[in-house]
Amino acid sequence: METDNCFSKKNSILNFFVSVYLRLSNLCLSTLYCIFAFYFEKMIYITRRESFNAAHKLARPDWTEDENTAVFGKCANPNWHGHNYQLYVTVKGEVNPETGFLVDLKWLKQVINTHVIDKVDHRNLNLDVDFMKGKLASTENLAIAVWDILKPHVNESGAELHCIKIYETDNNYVEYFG
Ligand SMILES: Nc1nc2c(c(=O)[nH]1)N=C([C@H](O)[C@H](O)COP(=O)(O)OP(=O)(O)OP(=O)(O)O)CN2
Repeated sequence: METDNCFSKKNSILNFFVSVYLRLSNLCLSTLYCIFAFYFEKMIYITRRESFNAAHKLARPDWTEDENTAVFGKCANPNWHGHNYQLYVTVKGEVNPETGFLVDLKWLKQVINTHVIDKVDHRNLNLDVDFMKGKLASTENLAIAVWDILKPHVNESGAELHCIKIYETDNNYVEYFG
């Protein structure tokens, strides 16, 4: 009985050291990977800015006008108001040594214009924009929707979408990192 006890004690000490060893070696591998990535991968971020103006209101259709005004204030005015929005699209990845580009900014401009700007510019976000249907037309929801639209196109280019930043006014902006 005593030998059994002694054996299981030794076993659990051995298990302890094996698990510590495994954790440490995992840590070493991830540290090595980070050092490798830091020295050899040169991650670069580039941004394209586009502008559009659009009308909207912040109001839930299932709330009364008074309820909407209580929460959203003048932004809930029934007859809409407009903003000059600024959209910043940032993509990241590595520079192609042949071209010196991460992606061609002219290509990025075209993708943003085709899939976003043409759909929102001089429109009503609540009424005219398919990807905002059924959503509250806040800057947060707009940024998330723009991310969802652009992400697959950016991925196709081999780059990665990093950030969608939208200024609704000079003082108010939203950033979304997916
Ligand atoms: N979390 C959010 N809050 C608000 C949003 C939004 O999208 N997300 N939007 C609005 C209004 O639509 C609008 O942006 C606010 O206008 P305003 O208060 O006039 O903001 P300004 O920067 O133009 O005015 P200041 O004078 O700088 O306050 C409200 N909230």
